[in-house]
Order: sequence, then C-alpha cells, then structure tokens
Amino acid sequence: MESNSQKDHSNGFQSPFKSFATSALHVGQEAEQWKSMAVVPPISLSTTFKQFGPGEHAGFEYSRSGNPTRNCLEKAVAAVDGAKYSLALASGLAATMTIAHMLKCGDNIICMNDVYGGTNRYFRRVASEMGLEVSFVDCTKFDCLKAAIKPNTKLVWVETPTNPTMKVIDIKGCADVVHAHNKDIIVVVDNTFMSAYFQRPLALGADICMYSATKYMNGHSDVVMGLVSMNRDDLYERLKFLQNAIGAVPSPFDCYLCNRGLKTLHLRMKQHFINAVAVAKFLEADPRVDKVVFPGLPSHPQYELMKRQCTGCPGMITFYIKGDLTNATAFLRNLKLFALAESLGGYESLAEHPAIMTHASVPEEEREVLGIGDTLIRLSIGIEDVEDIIVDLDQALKAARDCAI
Ligand SMILES: Cc1ncc(COP(=O)(O)O)c(C=O)c1O
Ligand SMILES: N[C@@H](CC[Se]C[C@H](N)C(=O)O)C(=O)O
Repeated sequence: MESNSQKDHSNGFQSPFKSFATSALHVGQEAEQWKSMAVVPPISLSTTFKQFGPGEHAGFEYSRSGNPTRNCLEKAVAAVDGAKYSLALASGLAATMTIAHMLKCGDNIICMNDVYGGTNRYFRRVASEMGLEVSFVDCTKFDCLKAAIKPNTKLVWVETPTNPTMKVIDIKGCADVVHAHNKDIIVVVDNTFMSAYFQRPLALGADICMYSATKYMNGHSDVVMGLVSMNRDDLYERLKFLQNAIGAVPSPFDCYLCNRGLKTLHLRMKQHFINAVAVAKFLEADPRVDKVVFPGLPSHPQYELMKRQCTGCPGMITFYIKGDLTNATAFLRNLKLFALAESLGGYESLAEHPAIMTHASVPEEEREVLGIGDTLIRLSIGIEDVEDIIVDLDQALKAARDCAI
C-alpha cells in the first residue's frame, strides 16, 4: 500500500498498487519455462508426467499435486496480492474447506456474522458437524471480537465488504486485536468482492487472503475457482499439503482461463468502479428507492474506512426498493440488460434477490437481523456503457412502481 502522501486525491482512495498490471501480465508467464518459448502459457492437460527414474522428475509427477498451467496462475496471483505464495482450488468453497482442514476437532472459529450464505452454511452445517466449534460475531465491533476470542480459537474469518449488506471491516484493526491476543490465530479475509486490485489484506495484517475467483479475479463468469494467498511459510506448506491431500483442485483449462482473466483485472475494476459510482448516485437520487448501500459513496457509514484501506470500490451495490416483495420481484422480472442471476464480478451486469437466491441458506431469523429482507436487491454492475445500465434500471423501477398502482 502506498503511503498517505501518495494518495490519489481524485477520489480519496489509496493509490493503485505499484506495478500491479505489469505483475498480473508477466509474473509466472516467462516464455523461457517452455521448450516451445510459448508467450501464452499452454494448457497442460496431461494428468501424469514421465519420470527419469523413480522419484526423479522435472518438477511434476501427477496433475493434482502440481500442474504447469496452475503454477503460472498461482505465481501471477501471488504477485498481484503482494504475497509470497498462492494456491488455486476448485471453488471458493473448496478454498474455505481446505483452510478449515488446517484445524482439528474442538478448535474454535470466529466467523463474521454477515458473510456469503454458502460460507455461513459451510461453517454451520458442515464444519460444525465435524467437530469444529463456530461462533458468529460482529467483527465490525472490536469489543465483540475481543470478547469472543477463547483459548481454543484458532481462526478468525472475515469478509469485507460483506455479501450482500456491504458492511466494511477494518482489516488492520481486526488483525491487531486478534494477534495481540495470540499471534498464532489465523486471520482470513475473503477478498472476493474487492479483488486484488482494490484491496490487499495481507499488507493489512491478515494471514490468508482468500477469493472466490469465480467472481472478479476471473471476471468472465465462465470459471468456478478459489484462490488463497499467504506470506507465512508454515501456512503455505500446510495448505499446499492439503491442496493435494484433499484434492479439491481446479482443471488446467480453468487455470488457463483465470490466468487470462487476470490480465485485464485492473482495466475491468477501474470501469466497474466508474460505472458503480454513477449507478449508485442515480439510485440514491431516485424516489422509488428507499436506501442505497454502496461503500464508494459518502453516504456509506464506513466510507472513510474504505478510503483508508482500499484503492477503489467494485461494482457491487445493494439497495432497498420502496414497497414490498411484489415490487422487488417486478423490478427483477422487468430488467432487460441485467440478467436476473446469482453470482457477481463478471463483465456483465447481474441482479438478484439475496433473501430468495444467494442467501436462502442463511436461517430466516438471522437474515432478518442482518437486514436481508424482501425489498433488498443486490446488483453487480458490469462494464457495459453506463448510460444503458441506467436506462435499464430506470425502466425496471418504473415497472416495479406501476405494478403497485
Ligand atoms: C464472498 C463469497 N465468498 C465465497 C463464495 C464461494 O465461492 P464459490 O461459489 O466459488 O464456491 C462466494 C460465492 O459463491 C462469495 O460470494
Ligand atoms: N457467491 C455467489 C453464489 C451464490 Se449462491 C449459489 C448456490 N445457490 C448455493 O446456495 O450454493 C453469489 O452470488 O453471492
């Protein structure tokens, strides 16, 4: 992260990370690593690799344990995360599961009380069933976090901004609280919403930076993948072992695609940011909208924190439409340019209803407490022409209002 004096004063966020694009394009992609001198890493589909003698090989033995195309991706991701190491897994949830396998029966995990529905479901209905103890805590409040740490706490899991209510967690503050208590507690940040371009959790004190690469990191809605980056040698050794021992690895073709997607991450994120600010301003000024939650607007309660810990803001906007479920449904049904679909972070605009779709797995009472109600709509603003995005939202809001008349 650049120092305060190097801030980009045009928008108040931190300056972009130095040589981000150059690293994304070149680290791990050296043509010299291939006999063919291929400039674009080849897709290495072979499941196995010939050995010179038993146990004597050229760096690869079996594709689950290590794959040349996956290596290229992992090196590029480590570089853009400012990390020493990165590992690719079969999905974001496979990454979560692999991280959870570092713990043992009876260990405690503190998880931010507002996280992606599938993460909540994994911790509550899978990890808990296997003997891990999980406490859901509001990590935006350091007092609550501090009070929740127990002698058996081994891992703290936060997501920022949270999916879908966009609460922002102070990563450095959180890591400081946890590590002051016990430096061995592993702080994991789910960086899916921000991508490596806008936020570097490791530089802020986190031990592991994790992604659903299905989203912005790949950015083309055509790959399901997870990524984990870290600096600590011990964490890398353990996770590399688990990557192979559990075996939730991505295919070489998916690694190729994600590696390619990463090459335009900086360009995509800049456009997502520009488009999202315009859309958030449009929605905020619209009388058919009750409330907009977008961390890139001064109206967001943690806007100052966002500017302190991020270099910008992605295309994720949550808003509460006026009316009830009928209006929310009419809005979503009438969108034309936006697809009504789960997922986010692709080049195309998507809209969804978290209570019915992505967060249906969160118990209803918890959803209510978190504000994931009938009128909450989540948008993933794509990189189309922003005027067209706004025209589409405007006509769908009109249809939503008219359906109540
Ligand atoms: C913030 C966040 N983390 C993790 C996941 C899980 O990722 P995946 O779908 O790639 O398993 C998702 C979405 O599914 C998500 O939105
Ligand atoms: N993280 C994505 C994925 C959505 Se939910 C997927 C599926 N229905 C499930 O329950 O696992 C998002 O859009 O937030």
